[in-house]
Amino acid sequence: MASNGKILPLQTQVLVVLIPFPAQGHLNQLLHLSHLISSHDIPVHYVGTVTHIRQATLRHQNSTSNIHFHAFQVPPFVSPPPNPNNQETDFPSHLIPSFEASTHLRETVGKLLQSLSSKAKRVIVIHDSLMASVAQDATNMPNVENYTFHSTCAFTVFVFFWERMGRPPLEGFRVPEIPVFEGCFATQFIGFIIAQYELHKFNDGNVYNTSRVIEDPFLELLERIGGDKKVWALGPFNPLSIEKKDSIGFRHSCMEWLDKQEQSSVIYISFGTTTTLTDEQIQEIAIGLEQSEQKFIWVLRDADKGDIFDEKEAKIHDLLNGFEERVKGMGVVVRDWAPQLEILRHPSTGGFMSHCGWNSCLESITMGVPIAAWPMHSDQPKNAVLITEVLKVGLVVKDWARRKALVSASDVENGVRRLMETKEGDEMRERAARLKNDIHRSMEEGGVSRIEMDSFIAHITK
Ligand SMILES: O=c1ccn([C@@H]2O[C@H](COP(=O)(O)OP(=O)(O)O[C@H]3OC[C@@H](O)[C@H](O)[C@H]3O)[C@@H](O)[C@H]2O)c(=O)[nH]1
Ligand SMILES: C[C@@H](CO)CCNc1ncnc2nc[nH]c12
Repeated sequence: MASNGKILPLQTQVLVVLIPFPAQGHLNQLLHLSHLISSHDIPVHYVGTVTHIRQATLRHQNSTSNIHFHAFQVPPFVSPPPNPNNQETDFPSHLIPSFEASTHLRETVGKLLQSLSSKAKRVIVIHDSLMASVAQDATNMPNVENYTFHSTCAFTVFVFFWERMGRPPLEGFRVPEIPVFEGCFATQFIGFIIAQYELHKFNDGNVYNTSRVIEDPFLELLERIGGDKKVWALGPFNPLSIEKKDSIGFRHSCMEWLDKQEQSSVIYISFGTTTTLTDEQIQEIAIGLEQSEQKFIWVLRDADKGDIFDEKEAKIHDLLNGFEERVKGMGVVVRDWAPQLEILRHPSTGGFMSHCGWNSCLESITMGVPIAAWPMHSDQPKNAVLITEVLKVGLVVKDWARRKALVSASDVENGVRRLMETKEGDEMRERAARLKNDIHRSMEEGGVSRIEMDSFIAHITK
């Protein structure tokens, strides 16, 4: 393998092994990180189940030829369709069998680490915070270091720990009002999370996909409560510039439409890959968008299944009363995989109605687009507070206190209008643009994000 153009004997090499959690918003983050690490001439190994490796690579924009993929078999798992009518929570409980199946990766990953570490100077494992049990055998291997990757923001992780500590006062610091924990997760999944977090105490440090420019105070608070463990803010992982076409020359048709729209005139609506709306809620959004009289791109799909290649029972939602015909010219409904980064980066896009998945938040911030926040589950209610109250680059469409209520067409209309055609919305767009510039600058030579990544690379290759 080459390093600085020289061929190194294996025993002097440092290798990195990434262990993602098997859901899209986690798979893609560690795939982006693979490229960043690999650009430092460090060999990168990316591990997962057969179906999730296929998923991660299929939906990825860049070439992955420089990454060593390890697609391992796990026992078969059921892959039911999502249930939008769950009374307890909007958490995607239908994915739990795939999460549990992935815990069986422990044995094959253990063997891979044994084999790689016997030939390398050192192996650096970076595992998703929810895959600590799969990575746990790394702790006992002499030349293996084990880092935990948190797939959400520092604010949300800090608040999670701070609440568990009984909310102690923080000198010189005011924590905003925090949304209640109820409704964030399926009860059935909480034991899984606790078991994974228990294992973090054995790790060698924590990695975040965020930047000091965005969240410095919360990264410092995490450092304060984390003892001597190092906190690495290595983000944003998502690329800041993208090719107009993918590697096979395909450009999504919604981009051609976007090209023809005025600057900052289009609102992009998407709720990520883990949300399923009821038919009733879908109709309210349709009416609200139409009444708002704003240009839009709306991604309308159900949550992924545990195995996205199992297309049985996949649902295509009908929009009633000829909606799509009526809004022709005004909006586009996308039902396949949308090029989200490209859409957010496009100058015609001026706002994002989002569930506040961390990828979506970060992608929006790095592209300078403010958010109309509609959190659904997991970390999203807290992420929405960071966006709306701390960074002030977004407004609330759905308040977590009213999480069980339908969001009416007029709430949708008002949220869209406030973001797209008021002074308040313009001010958010200006703040988002400033934050974008600060982030981009921090990643250039001498910037804080660049320095932090270089320092991590120096730390693992020391
Ligand atoms: O059509 C689509 C849908 C989604 N995407 C991409 O898929 C990703 C979705 O990730 P999000 O974090 O926004 O939302 P998800 O709910 O899918 O994921 C989740 O995983 C990681 C967590 O920390 C999030 O908070 C969580 O909710 C984004 O990178 C988005 O750009 C597309 O590119 N096209
Ligand atoms: C359906 C997915 C959504 O991410 C699993 C639950 N997600 C999560 N669960 C616990 N901690 C997290 N930190 C970030 N995401 C987290």
